[in-house]
Amino acid sequence: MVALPMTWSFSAATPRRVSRFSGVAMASAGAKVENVKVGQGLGDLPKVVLTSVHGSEAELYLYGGCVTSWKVENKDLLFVRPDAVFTGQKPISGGIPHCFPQFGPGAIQQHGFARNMSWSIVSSETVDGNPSITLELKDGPYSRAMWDYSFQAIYKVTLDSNALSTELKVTNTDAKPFSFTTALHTYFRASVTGASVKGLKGCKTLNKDPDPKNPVEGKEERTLVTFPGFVDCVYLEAPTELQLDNGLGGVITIKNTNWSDAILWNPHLTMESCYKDFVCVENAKIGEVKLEPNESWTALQHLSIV
Ligand SMILES: O=P(O)(O)OC[C@H]1O[C@H](O)[C@H](O)[C@@H](O)[C@@H]1O
Repeated sequence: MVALPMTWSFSAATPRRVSRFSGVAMASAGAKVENVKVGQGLGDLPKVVLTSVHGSEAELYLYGGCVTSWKVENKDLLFVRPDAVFTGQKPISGGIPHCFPQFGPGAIQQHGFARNMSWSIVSSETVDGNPSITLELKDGPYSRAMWDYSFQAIYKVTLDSNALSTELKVTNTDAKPFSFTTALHTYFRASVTGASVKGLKGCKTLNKDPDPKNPVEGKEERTLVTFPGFVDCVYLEAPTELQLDNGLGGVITIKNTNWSDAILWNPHLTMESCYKDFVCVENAKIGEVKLEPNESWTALQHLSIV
């Protein structure tokens, strides 16, 4: 856990890099806009606010390395469930939680431990008024008790005028090989009755409904995949671009590099209070990634709205 000052911020119109976060308060010199601001969020958890000079904004918590908000023209395109807790004891249910080193179900806790460990800040920069922040997660006693490997995960989040990009790089820092599965469990704000996802036709599916441990194999035949009831389905070898119509007047393009699979999830009546307000479209790596010592795996996600 990083020792965090109450707030620190920095800003620049042209590239400016701040190297490894030292836990010492830093203030911007003569900045008009604070592009990257670290402060306290809900439950007093450390929160980073990214503000683009082009009007967009994003927020993320170091706990779980979880992006919880992405606003374009003051509309939040992400969704945080009303039952989300910000105690640092339970994963934040909403935004873009990490699933690592297991998507699940599997040997360790559902979706792994990266979403309930504190990430630290490595650096930040602003290019042409667009800020980015880079976080790091390393193994510790908590992760070792479940998954006895030394690893490093580097996660860069970049905000643009109409886009939010993430780059995840996992490195094996151990002396022995390891394997993992992973996902970005993105919750999009939506009207579930009007939402649809385009781009999945022809994909091989693993339907986790009704039994997540024994998914039923199939093939997606629909051009527009909708959410008429409970949905929990893995799409293998999904394309590098999907389009989500959020049913609220927005079409979000979800591009990726190296996230080979996708998952659609909506809990329907099992979460009666909120299921109508979001859909999850997750970029994932369902087949195991095996890394030898010193090897890395990198994947990019690019969300944009026109
Ligand atoms: O409630 P969570 O642990 O966040 O998981 C929520 C859901 O995430 C994914 O979409 C899985 O495919 C589901 O099987 C799971 O129920």
